[in-house]
Amino acid sequence: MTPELMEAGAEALTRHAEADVQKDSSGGSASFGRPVHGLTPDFGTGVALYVDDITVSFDGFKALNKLNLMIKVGELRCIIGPNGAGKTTMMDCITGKTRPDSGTVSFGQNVDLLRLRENEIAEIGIGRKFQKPTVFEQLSVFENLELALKADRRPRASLWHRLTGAQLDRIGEVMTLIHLGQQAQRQAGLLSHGQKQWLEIGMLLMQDPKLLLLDEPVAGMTDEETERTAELFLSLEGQHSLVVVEHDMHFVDQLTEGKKTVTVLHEGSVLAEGLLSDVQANERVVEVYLGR
Ligand SMILES: Nc1ncnc2c1ncn2[C@@H]1O[C@H](COP(=O)(O)OP(=O)(O)OP(=O)(O)O)[C@@H](O)[C@H]1O
Repeated sequence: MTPELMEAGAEALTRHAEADVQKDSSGGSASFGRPVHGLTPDFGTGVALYVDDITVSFDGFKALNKLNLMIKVGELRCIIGPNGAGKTTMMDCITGKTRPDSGTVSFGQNVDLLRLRENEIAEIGIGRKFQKPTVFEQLSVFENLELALKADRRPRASLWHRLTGAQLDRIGEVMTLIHLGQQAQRQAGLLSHGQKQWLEIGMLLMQDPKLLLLDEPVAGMTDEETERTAELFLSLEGQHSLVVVEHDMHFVDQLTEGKKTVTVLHEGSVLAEGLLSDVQANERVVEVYLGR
């Protein structure tokens, strides 16, 4: 992307910020970039996330039943399992949407996620992508990415906020990464389904999360888009930990490259964990999931 295009994007955003100020003079609320109780996650042991023995009951029904999961720093982990296995509930517990009845969830070795609110968990470095894309349809690709920057998003702050060279570079870098380098000024609402998904992933990346939770990211994508999404995730591996919930076994195969661990959930617990080829050969996994 050219500097002119970036400048045009920045100007367009300022216009939106001005409009926001006219609509909302209350000061609004900032959601990005604030310190979280002075806490900095300690990843010294090489572990990004510990889910330890969590149970979640809904009216006596155990959606999660003593679930354990450990994700290393920089790891790309695929989670599979039949409908109702507890995958969404597990993500809800990590992101603070649901509180487990028992067990612990830690980020690094020192941050107890169960003591933080949803927005604090996002701020401390855990990004979540839901299945449906949620981008600002009226704004351009550039503006969506700028809005997601770690900064004070109150309208007044937005109005006076000028992008630094480093921020412009980062937006350019992310646009290239998500294959939207040529679409900076395109209105997000006009993008294809796959492109919207990439844009939302780009918005998460602007906040530089340590851990990304991705729920069925390739559902509804074309084969080519799925292929490109696999390439994108593989390029993020190492710099971020990624937890990908997916039903598409071809995509899981692409992501795991025959060497990474896959976790199979069933009835709220881990049914099997290992290489995709091993879990595919596991009789119980075939019985409850793959054989259906
Ligand atoms: N708020 C709720 N109240 C009651 N039951 C719930 C609630 N949320 C989830 N459940 C139940 O908990 C179980 C686990 O649901 P969850 O959505 O976590 O599964 P999943 O593995 O994500 O399924 P899918 O692949 O269909 O998205 C299901 O039986 C579901 O009906």
